[in-house]
Amino acid sequence: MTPAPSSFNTMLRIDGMGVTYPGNVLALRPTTIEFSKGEFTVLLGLSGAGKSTLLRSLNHLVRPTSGKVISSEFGVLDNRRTVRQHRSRTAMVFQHHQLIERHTALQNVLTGRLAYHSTCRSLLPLPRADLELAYHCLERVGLADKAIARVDQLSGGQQQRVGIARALAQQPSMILADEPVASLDPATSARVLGLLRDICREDGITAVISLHQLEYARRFADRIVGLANARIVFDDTPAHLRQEHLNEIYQQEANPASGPARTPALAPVAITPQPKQMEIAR
Ligand SMILES: Nc1ncnc2c1ncn2[C@@H]1O[C@H](COP(=O)(O)OP(=O)(O)OP(=O)(O)O)[C@@H](O)[C@H]1O
Repeated sequence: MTPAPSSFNTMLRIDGMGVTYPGNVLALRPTTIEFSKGEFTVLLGLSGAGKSTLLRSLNHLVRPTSGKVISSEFGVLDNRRTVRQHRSRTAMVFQHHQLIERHTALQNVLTGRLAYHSTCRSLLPLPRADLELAYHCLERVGLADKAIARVDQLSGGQQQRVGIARALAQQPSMILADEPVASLDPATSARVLGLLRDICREDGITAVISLHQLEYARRFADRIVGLANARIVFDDTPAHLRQEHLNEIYQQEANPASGPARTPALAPVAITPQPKQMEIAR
């Protein structure tokens, strides 16, 4: 029998899941955690702490070596069918966009619809309803006027917004974003994260985002999960994050080669109004 997720609002439950890569690299110790519907969770931690591994195992892009992932929609991800169903409702946003640069923004967003069609059907032009949906997704990220622009002619921030529109075109219940603003300047990063957070809130999408910037985690997250040395060392709202938690998140196992780790100091967060979707700077 499929074990039911333990709370009504749970979207995804990770039960004793661990990941050890070939070569006996322990990337995630057995971990139990739940993600609730509509929650915007940021994973924080030093490089190598295990953020990407946790994030990517949530849709089995990285295969857990122990434990299980349980979707409230599809049950335990223990066979190809449930993994495929879960992936069709779980969109990914990547650091380097993973867009087809010679294609237009609209064509790229349309690829978000491919999961809904058979391989043969996807070789043909997609239905008009898909086209309208893709255009609407571009509108939501403020890029309707760039629909027929080639992606390699867009700025980094615009490309990432196309990446978000493509994720939305998948009509996901969950978005996983692996360092989505790592290659953007600070102002653009804040706009892109604000946009992503606002859309997830409006649509009730559960989001798990890995970030390096503490400031953005505190500003945008509903919940921060801090990782250090392949385990979760903090899991609470930003308001509960204290300097001692940061010391733990940014601790490093003794490694003379890497030198001392620098723990960020907990500065006050500037609470600024979030940009409205249609006011995003081009
Ligand atoms: N495919 C792989 N094969 C072997 N080891 C890996 C693989 N991917 C990651 N690792 C190792 O697993 C550990 C966790 O890596 P992971 O990428 O999850 O960390 P991270 O916190 O996301 O780091 P970053 O912030 O640099 O992306 C690291 O020691 C890393 O070297």
